[in-house]
Amino acid sequence: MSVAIDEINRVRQQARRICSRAEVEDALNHMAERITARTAGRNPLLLAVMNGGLVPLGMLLPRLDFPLRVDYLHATRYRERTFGTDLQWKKRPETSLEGETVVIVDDILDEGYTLDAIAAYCREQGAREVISVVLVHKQHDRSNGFEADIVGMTMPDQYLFGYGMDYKGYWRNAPGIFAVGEEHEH
Ligand SMILES: O=P(O)(O)OC[C@H]1O[C@H](OP(=O)(O)OP(=O)(O)O)[C@H](O)[C@@H]1O
Ligand code: HPA
Repeated sequence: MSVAIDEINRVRQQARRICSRAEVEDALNHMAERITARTAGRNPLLLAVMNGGLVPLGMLLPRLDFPLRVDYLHATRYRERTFGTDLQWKKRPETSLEGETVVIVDDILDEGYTLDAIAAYCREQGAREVISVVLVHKQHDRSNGFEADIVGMTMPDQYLFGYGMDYKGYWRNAPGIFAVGEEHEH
């Protein structure tokens, strides 16, 4: 899908900032403390859920000062749209998950289907323990009931971008967490 760059600029200008960089950094500090408490000494394997999980995982890594390994997977439901459909697996992790303490890291838990399916896959592959970590958990009544083990922040039901979360593939790099204006939600 090609998106007009004017629209992308307009979305950024009209968006409302929900969280500053400092607030996100604070949430990341707390998340790192909880990941450390739960997995230090267990030689965990951290899995970034691409593309959105790239940013939170990258920001968490220097906060985790113990032996761990990193791999990634790509599973996607939104694919540059603002609503989710079927989950497509684009890349499975290369590392064997057998017997591993696996920590799945993503930017957002919205309706829950993505992380639910990834956690189930990790268990099927023989992971000893699966811990799910998200920067943002969005609150609404469309959830499938999946709960992440470690959540940075809860947010209202608006389409968000920044810190890994995208609007049509853009603004994963935004310096804070922003809600798009209603006119851009769909
Ligand atoms: O809880 P859910 O409703 O299932 O949605 C959450 C997922 O949606 C986004 O991924 P997306 O499909 O947009 O892929 P991307 O990370 O490549 O943008 C996000 O990064 C999560 O992985
Ligand atoms: N923003 C960006 N990506 C997403 C969202 C969102 O609000 N929900 C699910 N994937």
